[in-house]
Parts: sequence; structure tokens; C-alpha cells
Amino acid sequence: MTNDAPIVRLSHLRLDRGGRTVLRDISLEVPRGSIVAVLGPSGSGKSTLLAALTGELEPAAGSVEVFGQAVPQGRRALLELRKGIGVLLQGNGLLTDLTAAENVALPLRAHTHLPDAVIRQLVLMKLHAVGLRAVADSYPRELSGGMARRVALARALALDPPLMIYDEPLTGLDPIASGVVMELVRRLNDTLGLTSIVVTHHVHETLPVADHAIVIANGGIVFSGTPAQLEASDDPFVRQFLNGEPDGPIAFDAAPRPTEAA
Ligand SMILES: Nc1ncnc2c1ncn2[C@@H]1O[C@H](COP(=O)(O)OP(=O)(O)OP(=O)(O)O)[C@@H](O)[C@H]1O
Repeated sequence: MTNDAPIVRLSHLRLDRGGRTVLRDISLEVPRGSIVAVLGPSGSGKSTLLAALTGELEPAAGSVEVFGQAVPQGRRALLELRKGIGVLLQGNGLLTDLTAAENVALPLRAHTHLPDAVIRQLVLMKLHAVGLRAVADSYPRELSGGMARRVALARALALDPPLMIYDEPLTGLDPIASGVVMELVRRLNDTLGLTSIVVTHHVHETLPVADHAIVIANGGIVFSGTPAQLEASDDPFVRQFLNGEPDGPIAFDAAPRPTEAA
């Protein structure tokens, strides 16, 4: 792929789950080096969109390209693709009986044949990148929530993936820890030359570090533009979402919605 080709390209994508259309006509290009925020209320389909990026969910229509290629369907090709995508899942997913360093080493042990001493050095570099080299030998229970999230981030970076996906990276964090994590997301993106997709309903913490934002609601994209354009939008969907209002044009899960899939 050429240098200016988008890292991710979604084209008229439709995603179904459980016989129901969750998202329809989703088109998005994520340029190399950018941070794109995917925003939307609970149940709007953010995790479903991520599942399509990692190949867990096949498109019902349209296409998903990552690194200039359609997301493959074969197991082996998918594993290869996923090595290039660092995922920070909701929660930390740290193994509690392993130290921070041992947690960060897991992907290196699973996917490389590097000697232990080299793995240790790489792990310390990743922990240094998130400002936590000093806690390499601490266990997750000895870390604050924000520190544990950063260790999980170091683990997601272990294999030097060009694309990072953050799924609700701020869940359970206080405002200060949230600020630290989001600044880290921006700094790592820029210093390591990454491209990042941040899926979240934490709009106000995420917009300051994002280059582009989309809002999904009612099964589709209701906004796509810069954070400044989002803040200035007077679209009723956008205003309802930004202000966290229960009543408005965004239908929440309790309301039935038409399906294409059934
Ligand atoms: N495996 C599944 N089978 C059937 N329906 C599903 C499945 N997973 C999700 N859904 C439905 O798809 C819709 C979107 O869910 P999704 O988890 O993608 O939303 P979300 O925006 O990530 O929500 P949250 O912010 O609460 O995590 C919901 O209505 C959900 O009930």
C-alpha cells in the first residue's frame, strides 16, 4: 500500500448480529498517523464495528479494508492481520498472578522466538513508553486503576502494531487518570508513528486528542468531522448525545427499530 493510503477503509458497511442489522451504510477512512474517535451511546454498535475491523464479524454488505487489504476470512490470515493490530480491551485483561512485566511479555512469548533476555529488554522499553518501568515487578493488585490500564496499553504495544484500537479505554478511571491515559494515547500515536481508533462514550475526555470523530446512533453515522465541528454542530442527534439527554432523536435499546436482516 502507498504511504498516503488510509490504514482503515470502511465502505458502505452493513453489520448484522443475531439476525438484526446493527449498523448500516458505514463509510469511513482512517488516515495513517491519525487518531479517530468512534463515539456513540451504549448499544449503538461501537463494539460491533470493532469486531468487523478485527475480522471477528463478517460484513453483511460493503467492505472493510485494513492496511490496504480486505479483512481476510481464513484463520491463518486473520492471525497474521491481528499481529498488526494492538487492542486495548474494555477493562485491562491483565492476568493477576503475573507481574506487570510478565503480562507485557505474553504477546512476545506467544508470537516470537526471542531469547528471554531480549524479551525482558523489550518489555522494559514498553513499560518505559507508558511511564511505568519502575513497576515492572509489581502485580496488578499493587497498581492503581490508571497504572494497570497503562500496563495493559504497554502489552497491546508489545508487538509494535502499526494500528491501535482502544475499546472504552477510560472505563472505571477517575478524571485525572483519564487525562493521563488519553494524553498517552496521543503521545504514543505520534512518537511511535501509530494510527489509532478510540471507541468510547467518553466524549469530553477523548475529543481533545482526536483528529477526527464519528458519532454512531440509530444504526448509522450521524456525524463525521473534526472535534471542533462536532462541538459546534447543532444537529439534534449530536446535541442529544453530547449533552447526554435521554429524550431526543436517538432511540435507545428499549425502542424497537426496523431491521434489514430479519
Ligand atoms: N452477539 C450478539 N448477538 C446479537 N446481538 C448482539 C450481539 N452483540 C451485540 N448485539 C447487539 O448489537 C447492538 C450493538 O451492540 P454493541 O455491543 O456493538 O454496542 P456498543 O455501542 O459497543 O455498546 P456499549 O457501549 O454498551 O459497549 C446491541 O443492540 C446489542 O444488543
